[in-house]
Amino acid sequence: MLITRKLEFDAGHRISTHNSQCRHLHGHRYVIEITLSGNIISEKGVAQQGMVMDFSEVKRIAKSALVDKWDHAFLVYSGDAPVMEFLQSLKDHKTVVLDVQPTAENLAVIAFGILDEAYQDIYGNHLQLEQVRLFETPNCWADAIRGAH
Ligand SMILES: Nc1nc2c(c(=O)[nH]1)N=C([C@H](O)[C@H](O)COP(=O)(O)OP(=O)(O)OP(=O)(O)O)CN2
Ligand SMILES: [Zn+2]
Repeated sequence: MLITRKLEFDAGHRISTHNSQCRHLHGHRYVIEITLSGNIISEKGVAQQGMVMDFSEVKRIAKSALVDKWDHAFLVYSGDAPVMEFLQSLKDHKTVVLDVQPTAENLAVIAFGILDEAYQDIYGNHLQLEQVRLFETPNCWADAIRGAH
């Protein structure tokens, strides 16, 4: 069985090597869709009966591991020297430094790695992360899929 939980966050970025408008500082309302696989819990009387994982628990884990860290942050490539220098000059600025360009593809792969650690098979129903879909705009998204990125 697959279940998917959607969350949203705002973040700034730029793609410093881009040959068009994406090299300018700008932001997005990112949408992340987290897909988990697992067996439906059949144990009678437990709070998770009939579920793979409670959607509220999927959300709580995603916020704690990733979304609250990226929300209202600037996602910057460590190789983007001028923007790194600028952000470091701002006191207490919420900055997330990445070792790759903050494209939708790279963000999806990074998010997958973080969330894969965060979702554990705590109910013994073989719960695991299968896919992270990251929308950069309503028209543009990237999928990081287990075993295929
Ligand atoms: N393969 C990728 N291509 C692009 C990425 C990316 O992450 N991966 N990112 C960008 C820009 O950051 C930009 O945010 C996307 O802009 P754009 O193509 O203009 O997307 P829109 O949905 O805003 O475009 P509409 O024309 O309004 O549909 C660029 N490329
Ligand atoms: Zn962008």
